[in-house]
Amino acid sequence: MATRIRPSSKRCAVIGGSGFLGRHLVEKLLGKGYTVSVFDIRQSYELPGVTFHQGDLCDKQALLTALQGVSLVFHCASPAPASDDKALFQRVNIQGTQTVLQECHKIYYNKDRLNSIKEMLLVLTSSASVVFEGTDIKDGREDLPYAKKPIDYYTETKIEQEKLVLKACDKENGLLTVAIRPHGIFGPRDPQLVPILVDTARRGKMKFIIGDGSNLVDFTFVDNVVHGHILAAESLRPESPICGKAYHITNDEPVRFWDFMSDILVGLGYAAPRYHLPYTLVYGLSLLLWLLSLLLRPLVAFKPTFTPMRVALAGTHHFYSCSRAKQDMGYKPVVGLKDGIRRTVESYPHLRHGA
Ligand SMILES: NC(=O)C1=CN([C@@H]2O[C@H](COP(=O)(O)OP(=O)(O)OC[C@H]3O[C@@H](n4cnc5c(N)ncnc54)[C@H](OP(=O)(O)O)[C@@H]3O)[C@@H](O)[C@H]2O)C=CC1
Ligand SMILES: CC(C)=CCC[C@@H](C)[C@H]1CC[C@H]2C3=C(CC[C@]12C)[C@@]1(C)CCC(=O)C[C@@H]1CC3
Repeated sequence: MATRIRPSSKRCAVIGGSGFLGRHLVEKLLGKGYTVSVFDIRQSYELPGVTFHQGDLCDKQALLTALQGVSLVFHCASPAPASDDKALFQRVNIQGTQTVLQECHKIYYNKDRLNSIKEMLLVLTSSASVVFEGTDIKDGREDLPYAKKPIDYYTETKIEQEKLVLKACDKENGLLTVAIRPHGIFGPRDPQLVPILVDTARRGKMKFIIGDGSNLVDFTFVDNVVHGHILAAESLRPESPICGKAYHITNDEPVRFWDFMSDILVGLGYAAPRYHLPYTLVYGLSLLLWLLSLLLRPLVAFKPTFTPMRVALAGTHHFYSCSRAKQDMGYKPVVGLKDGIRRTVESYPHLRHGA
């Protein structure tokens, strides 16, 4: 029989703790004196103070073992948006999240209540994209309705996931939940934004600006996202206004999408995009390509660079207000955008032009 571990307010679990955001979160938690149980499908590093539990989110028993002795859970596991695999997103983001909620309940209602846990706290990493339908959002607040026609399976299942977690918040039954909605996370070790950008540049496809280039977007340095998660966890009490609510966490410095891309590219020694293409033309083409890839999927597998979601992200305004987080949990970004870009560029020497 597994040994029971007594819970402590400085013990927590990070589901998805091997990933980009998860690992930054784990490192910050360790620095704040927490011990951390990481649950992930893969183990990508070792650190003192961290116990790894390798397993699939949908495996109840494996998850329960990882959550033993823990009364604070961060859930930031998800398949990468680029996978575009409907069944995988449904299984991990929806079924997997249901499993997390069930196991949190189980820990709380542990028969002999040996754990004497006052409350189980669950902080979900959602996404600001849950309200994004491919059209402009300027200073969007959390009361915007969920996207009625989500632009991809990732967004569709992130919406369901967030709804499940917020609905499960139940002060009487000791489960307190909150959802953090970051947008455009970037920083050292990010496997998506900078690598995709550099790969596109190396293939000579970063010459064009989609639209007139004036669209404002939130890019959020990873430390600020981590800060938002920890503030939420430490504010989560039955009497707190944050219970059962969603919070935008951004750098609070909207920037032109194409200026941000150019700063990263130029910082790494590549040319900035210069020529303009009409947004509707590129979006239409991306839709055609996506349909074609669906039709041909049984015969050939090809992944278009220009997916409708990517084109929409690159050509529309999408920036969000984080005044709710400022008001309810005293959130303020800890790293400015310029500094974040510099630290990010410096962390990718291997992706520099000519390296
Ligand atoms: N990056 C961004 O810009 C944004 C991210 N988010 C959200 O933040 C969270 C973290 O994202 P990010 O750090 O970028 O993503 P990563 O892919 O780097 O991290 C997610 C981690 O979860 C793991 N994982 C995937 N499936 C399972 C599973 N079935 N069981 C256990 N672990 C699993 C992944 O493993 P593997 O790599 O092997 O799949 C990976 O280690 C996600 O929920 C994402 O939706 C929200 C807004 C913006
Ligand atoms: C703000 C936000 C939600 C960013 C998300 C990160 C990624 C979705 C972007 C990171 C690199 C971007 C990128 C493009 C689209 C959006 C990203 C994948 C393009 C494919 C857009 C069209 C181009 O001209 C090339 C771009 C390469 C980089």
